[in-house]
Amino acid sequence: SPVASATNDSVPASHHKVLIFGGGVSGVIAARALHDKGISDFLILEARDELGGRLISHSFGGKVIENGPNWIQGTQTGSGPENPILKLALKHGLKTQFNDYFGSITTYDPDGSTDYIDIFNNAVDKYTSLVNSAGARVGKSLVDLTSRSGYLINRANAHTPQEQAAEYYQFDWEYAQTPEQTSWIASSWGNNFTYVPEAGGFSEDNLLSIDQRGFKYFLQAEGDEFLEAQQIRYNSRVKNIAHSDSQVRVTLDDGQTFSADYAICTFSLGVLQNDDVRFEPELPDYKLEAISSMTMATYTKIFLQFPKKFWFDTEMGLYADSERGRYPVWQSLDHENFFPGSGIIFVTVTGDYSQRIERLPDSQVKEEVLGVMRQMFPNITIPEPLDFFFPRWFSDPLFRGSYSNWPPSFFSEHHDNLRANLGRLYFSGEAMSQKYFGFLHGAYDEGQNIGTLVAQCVQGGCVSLKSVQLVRNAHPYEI
Ligand SMILES: Cc1cc2nc3c(=O)[nH]c(=O)nc-3n(C[C@H](O)[C@H](O)[C@H](O)COP(=O)(O)OP(=O)(O)OC[C@H]3O[C@@H](n4cnc5c(N)ncnc54)[C@H](O)[C@@H]3O)c2cc1C
Repeated sequence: SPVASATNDSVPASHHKVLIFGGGVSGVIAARALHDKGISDFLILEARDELGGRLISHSFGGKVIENGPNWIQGTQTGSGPENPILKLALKHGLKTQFNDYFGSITTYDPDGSTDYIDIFNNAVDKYTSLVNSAGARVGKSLVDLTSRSGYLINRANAHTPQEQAAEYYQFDWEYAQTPEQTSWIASSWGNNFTYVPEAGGFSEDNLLSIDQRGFKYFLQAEGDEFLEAQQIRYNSRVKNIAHSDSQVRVTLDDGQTFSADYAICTFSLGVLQNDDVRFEPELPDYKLEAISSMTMATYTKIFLQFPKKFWFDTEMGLYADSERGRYPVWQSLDHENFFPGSGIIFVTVTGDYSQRIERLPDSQVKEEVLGVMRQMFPNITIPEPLDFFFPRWFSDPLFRGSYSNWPPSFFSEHHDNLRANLGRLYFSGEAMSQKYFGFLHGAYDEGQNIGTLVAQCVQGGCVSLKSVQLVRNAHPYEI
């Protein structure tokens, strides 16, 4: 075949108006935006064998569980803005259930069930003071610091294991990194605008997908409404993206090439940070700095199935270990609202702890988790689990982590530069969303925005996104 040993000079397998790299939420919604503007000559190149991206479901213990996103985070307040993921979920009849994070929780420490709900509630107040004081800093244009500095300045630091577990639940469980690793300013609306209707967000509610077609169903069903078979290529792994004044040309790992007038790259921040995909010419310094200055955090759900439930009747459990972040947040799926009788429970770890367990064999992680359960339930002989599973997001070359997080050295100019197009090559995806980075609706919002922008390009009204060559704010030591 003329393309089997293709180099970048070879004849492309096909030429299109637009190529879309990645078939996650951003890629599919960008495709829909093109379709809505009457553009049908586009091709989605996706490495996996289905649409959905990080929406990956898994059969576990007779149920379909979610390796990745599980919640529609923020719904709608009154007639205010509606989370677009909720809208699609309702449209396609996705089965979801309200998840009561704060009102249905049992607390544990190494002595078993110990009531520290007062400490838990106090951590909610401490987090609120962190968020409000961050907002005040933004108003005064004060420099960013870490969220840990913010906690300290607010005299709201966590000391005991119980305080640390309660803080973790407020903070790391959402950001997937520690307060030390996270910007204080970024917390100013409580991790971007998602939960704040006054700022264009939705509500504080979280709906857990329990749909047995998988959470991904809402996206695949939406895709089915407008995508034609020839507009998607599955099992197509992009290795090289070359762009010039006249076109974008992409090479797959099997050597095939495709070209287009414009392209939208939706690969995760983690993929862009690694060398999984090469750019030609190499990314300019300002783009590389922007990509490198945001963090790809990792969030890991570890699933266990037992012959029958022996744990709390609440939806959530919190375990305070002497080591902060060690198997802290537990969620019962064997609950009347979710999968009653399933015997399934999962525990979540994040950040560096996620990276740590990815390096361990499953058997060791399982033993550690069971060890924690023995401490949480000292009067119960913990049976051998029927099933055990956790995904390794950080090691997965298609994702390299779970979602983006904003470190204190990240400036809004970096975000502009992250989004900025390089000529005919545009970028989209969760990390590019200034309002909702980290979330499904962030990926949606950017897909819609960038898809619409590229449609304008195709129709002759191209707009370039703003960027700056140098992000400045350093004040060198005055000696
Ligand atoms: C564990 C976890 C929990 C989460 N929880 C939630 C939650 O509850 N609620 C929420 O709103 N958000 C949550 N998120 C975040 C949410 O999943 C993302 O924001 C969203 O899915 C990102 O969509 P995207 O289209 O930007 O990127 P992706 O979904 O990553 O899409 C990019 C696509 O590119 C493909 N790809 C990558 N490399 C290549 C290559 N070289 N060639 C071809 N294709 C390639 C990938 O296979 C993927 O399909 C969670 C994420 C994870 C991992």
